[in-house]
Amino acid sequence: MAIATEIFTSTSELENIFSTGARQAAELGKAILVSYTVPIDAANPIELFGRAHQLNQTAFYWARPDSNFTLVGAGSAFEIITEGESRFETAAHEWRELLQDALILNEDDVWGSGPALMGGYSFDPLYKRSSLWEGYPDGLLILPKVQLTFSDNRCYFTANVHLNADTDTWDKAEEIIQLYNALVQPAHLDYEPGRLAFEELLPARTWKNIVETTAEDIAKGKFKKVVLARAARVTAENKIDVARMLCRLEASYPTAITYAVSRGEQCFAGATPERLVRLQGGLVQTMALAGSIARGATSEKDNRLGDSLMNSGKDRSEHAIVVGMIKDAFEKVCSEVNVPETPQLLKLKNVQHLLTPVIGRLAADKSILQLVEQLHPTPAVGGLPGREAIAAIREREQLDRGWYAAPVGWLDRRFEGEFAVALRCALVKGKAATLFAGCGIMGDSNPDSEYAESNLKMRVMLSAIENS
Ligand SMILES: C=C(O[C@H]1C=CC=C(C(=O)O)[C@@H]1O)C(=O)O
Repeated sequence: MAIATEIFTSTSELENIFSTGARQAAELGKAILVSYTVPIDAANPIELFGRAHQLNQTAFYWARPDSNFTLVGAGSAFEIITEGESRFETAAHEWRELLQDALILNEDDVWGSGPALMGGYSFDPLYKRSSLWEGYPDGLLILPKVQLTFSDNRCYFTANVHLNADTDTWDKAEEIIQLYNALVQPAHLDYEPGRLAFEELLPARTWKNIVETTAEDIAKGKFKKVVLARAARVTAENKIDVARMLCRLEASYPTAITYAVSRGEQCFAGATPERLVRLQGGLVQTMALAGSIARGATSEKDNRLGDSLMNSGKDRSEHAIVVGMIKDAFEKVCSEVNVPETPQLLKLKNVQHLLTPVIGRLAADKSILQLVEQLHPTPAVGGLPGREAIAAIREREQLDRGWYAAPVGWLDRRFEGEFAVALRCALVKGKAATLFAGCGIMGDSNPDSEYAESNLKMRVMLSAIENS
């Protein structure tokens, strides 16, 4: 896709709309949201995001290459930062307030265009936060200043501003145009990352011991399943090119959701196969994804591995636990729930998983944030029983998961949208990146196999960085 260089709208056109908003704000005696959407010529979404990151702008990237949908947000017109266990409810309340009396101009109103909140949540709001995840609070939803929606080969630009009667509307309009003009400049660095040094955050032996004792506790009946994660730090010789890393992820994982959230010098990014929930037109879609095995070098070996995953008692029970939890959660809020009896194989570049898609029709008026709250953490990233498994992770794992394995996504003004589970990810800062991966531990788990499985999962980001 070519980079759009032409200005899609003039400062005076934007200023006109903003001053209508400012007059409305004066009448109401409060600040309001003004959002304006127009179709534009094609732009390159990864370049836009990469450039926003280079400019140290808060930015968001979300793409499903196989479904031709990409969302990019840059700058923040408004941020909803929430803490603790009420973080989803508080965010929904703030969004509702912001939308009240908003001036929204969006003629075509296609999915993902118009004002949208974009961001994510931490895995466990009760875990003591470390400096690693600075800038990524328990809950962060951004209403970007500049938002681009790419849907079915059409491209829409949305400008969002929060203004009051005293706002200099000309300045605001210029700020948006200048930001857009800065974003359409090329984002690639002119050097490669060079050799990567790899370092475990916790020695492999220690992690395997934790897996072993947890598996023993599961075998004794203390838990049914606990997902344990580990992290590793890679350091390159040169700065990691985030735009090239995203290109690489999309090319290698077209069926996954490629996502990124940039905060200052840091960028949290990944390509996850796991949708947490999508809500569109009252239809709710999610999936159970748990149970993993490597890919084979030949199609014969690959099929043999796939068959052994389908027939593995350990993996099928690990998977069934996730299906059960999702089904229970859906039955509470949906009138119709469809859950296939047998999982299917999801074949990714270097790993295959057991997958069960789950679909339901919402019975009552619910926001996607309520669904996210209900589903997170699924036993695919936490365990069962949920509360006990999370407590075990908190005590045993010795890892600040931050936003790893947590909800990342976006929602629109109807409270519909999509969230994924932030897996196969890394937190990048300059030359360094911290990679995260976890495995579902059952009573018969083997620590060496789980360690190897987590390496396969880390490979996603490792090769995206290596080849960036
Ligand atoms: C926790 C992760 O994967 C989950 C999703 C798919 C398969 C999984 C497994 O087989 O253990 C995990 O539950 C991760 O990628 O870090």
